[in-house]
Amino acid sequence: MVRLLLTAFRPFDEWDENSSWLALQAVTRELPPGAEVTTRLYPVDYEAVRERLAADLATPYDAVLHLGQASGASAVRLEQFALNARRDRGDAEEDVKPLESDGPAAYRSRLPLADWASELRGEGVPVEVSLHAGDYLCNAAMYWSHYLLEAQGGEPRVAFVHLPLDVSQAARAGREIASLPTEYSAHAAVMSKFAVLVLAAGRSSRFGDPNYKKPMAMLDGRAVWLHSTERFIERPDVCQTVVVVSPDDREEFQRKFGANLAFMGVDLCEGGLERADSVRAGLATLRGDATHVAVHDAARPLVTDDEIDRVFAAAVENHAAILATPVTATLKRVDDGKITATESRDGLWAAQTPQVFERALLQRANDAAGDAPVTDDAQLVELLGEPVAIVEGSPNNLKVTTQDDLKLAAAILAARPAPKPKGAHPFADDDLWR
Ligand SMILES: C[C@](O)(CO)[C@H](O)COP(=O)(O)OP(=O)(O)OC[C@H]1O[C@@H](n2ccc(N)nc2=O)[C@H](O)[C@@H]1O
Repeated sequence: MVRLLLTAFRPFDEWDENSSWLALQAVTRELPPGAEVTTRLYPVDYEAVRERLAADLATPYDAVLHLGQASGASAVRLEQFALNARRDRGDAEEDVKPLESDGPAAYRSRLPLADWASELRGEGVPVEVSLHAGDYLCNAAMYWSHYLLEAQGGEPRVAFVHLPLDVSQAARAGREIASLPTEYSAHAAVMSKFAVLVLAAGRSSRFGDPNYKKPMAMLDGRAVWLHSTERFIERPDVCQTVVVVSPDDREEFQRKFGANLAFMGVDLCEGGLERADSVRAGLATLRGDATHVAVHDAARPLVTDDEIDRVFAAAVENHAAILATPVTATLKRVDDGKITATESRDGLWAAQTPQVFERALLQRANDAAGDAPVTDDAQLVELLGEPVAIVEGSPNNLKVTTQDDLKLAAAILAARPAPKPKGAHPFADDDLWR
């Protein structure tokens, strides 16, 4: 579980509300799974803020995010530096005092503000990376969080986000002043972003259908890959979804599913012979914004929202996590049709997907992949000596390998009270894949 301290300020000056608090309330409604967020509303007073921060930061947090109002700003500002500078209201320019006499002149945020800004721009939020947080209380909050956390021996992960006025505040201002709807500002505080690679580039040699590869076979009136993909596309924490198909299939896939891809905002790329080749190709198509990457078999159409929530959360907490189920059968080693041994199933789990990793970790693991074929992505991370967390899934998240699996998948789906996808598939009944 990622622990986040999220703070906003009380109203000040002429304003009867503070846009930071409005945004904080909106943020709590669209947080990514796996975030354990402590919210605080700070008074507009230096001493009180110092005191409150000292108390709040006694609890360990993975990141601290302060929100503040920038009256008159027309864009969200991600602040790079906090200065050891303090001016009270009415103080002259030259009256700058240090916040901490033994503190450094400035702290720089360790959070990836440039990536964050490009991601927000991609979502249509006006945003800039700003040099510093000013010399007032917002700056002080950012400075003190660094100062207090460093004093505890940590590497502070602190950001300050300045937000324009909400449009409702500007409307009440009685003069022309820039503003931004709160829901845009709220986006700025949602940090973890997942890219999803849906792998559909295999040969389907065990599927035994001359017409269809299994990701394109029909399940309850829609192609299997659509089921596997649609679980991800509407999640607020997913910033990009890429379907990886074999070069042989690309043209046909584009012809048959181009409208679906466009409508769902899903990218398409060509995979390779081995699974790691397909993942490599998918990674190469990712834009700058994802912090984590989930790899999912297009052939696993039954994964649930709850399973995705849990494995995403575990990946944020542990850097790498996969869904898996404990092995329940007795395991026989067989040679030439005869049992040669009964293996212990103690501690054995059957891996599934999604398998979710910090992006840089998956990239590093994939770069290090040798020629030996590996059957899942976690194995490459394990080879680096990095731990991978297990999240218990359900056997229902089966991989369609044979025709019988497809029938079983259809039966499981029929038994679910599954809500239909929200209009994502304009040509759902079109069955041209041959
Ligand atoms: C990752 C796991 O699901 C964990 O159990 C399995 O180990 C996958 O085992 P596997 O034998 O690779 O399973 P397959 O069904 O052949 O492939 C899984 C998915 O990866 C895709 N796939 C496979 C090989 C490849 N070069 N490119 C791909 O994109 C397939 O289209 C399929 O949608």
